[in-house]
Amino acid sequence: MLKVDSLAKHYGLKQILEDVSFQVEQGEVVGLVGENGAGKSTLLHLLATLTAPETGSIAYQDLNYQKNIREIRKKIGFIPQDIAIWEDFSVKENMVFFEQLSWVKKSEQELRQLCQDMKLDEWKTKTKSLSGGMKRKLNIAISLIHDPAILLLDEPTVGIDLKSRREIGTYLYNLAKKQGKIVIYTSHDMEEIVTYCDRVYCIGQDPFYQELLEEKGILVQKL
Ligand SMILES: Nc1ncnc2c1ncn2[C@@H]1O[C@H](COP(=O)(O)OP(=O)(O)OP(=O)(O)O)[C@@H](O)[C@H]1O
Repeated sequence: MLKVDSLAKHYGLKQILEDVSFQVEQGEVVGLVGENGAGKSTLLHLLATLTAPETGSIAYQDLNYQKNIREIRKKIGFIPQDIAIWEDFSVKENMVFFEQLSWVKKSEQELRQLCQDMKLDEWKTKTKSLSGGMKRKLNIAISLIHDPAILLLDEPTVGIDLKSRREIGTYLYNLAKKQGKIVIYTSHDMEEIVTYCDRVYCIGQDPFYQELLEEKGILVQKL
């Protein structure tokens, strides 16, 4: 279980998150929604150990984020909003490069399988000639090389076509349901949130998303 307790974060004088508490069980897919600038990425960055809260605590199972940061980092896969891959490398070269940085060793066949599981069949193609959807899939495949227990994704389906969006959504859902991973992701696509998320958290003051989802019968908790 991932347990977030009374988190607060501000930048300068601006309070972004205040008294944020929630828990996520293994195998759950959680959606984070809210207007631009509400603090969704900030919360993901806190969960990814990329920034620290002013107050509050985060723990995964018996590992505390402050005391066990090295162990925690091994459990986390993070996919940032901007695609982070080597454009001049092929899919294979990207996978091998990141595998070499990883503490988990994978064979070329295992790396290729990770891509194929995402319906990314290109292997020797230079990444710069891939579509946006395929680059996203590669970014997700890279984040899974070390078999993280918690997958954090910042708008993984933004700007890509419906087919790729569905493939990514289904893949993330299956990662949670079949492998017991915790999947937390942000999206502005409410159909997608309704389809794939077990639970939704709404960040920010604007009640728009909360009302929209509750109209569709989705229980939304405000953070
Ligand atoms: N490193 C930083 N320094 C100062 N302010 C920041 C920093 N990172 C984010 N902010 C500010 O914090 C607020 C929340 O930003 P954040 O990116 O978390 O929002 P978001 O909900 O993810 O937005 P979007 O939907 O546009 O991605 C914004 O006002 C942003 O400008």
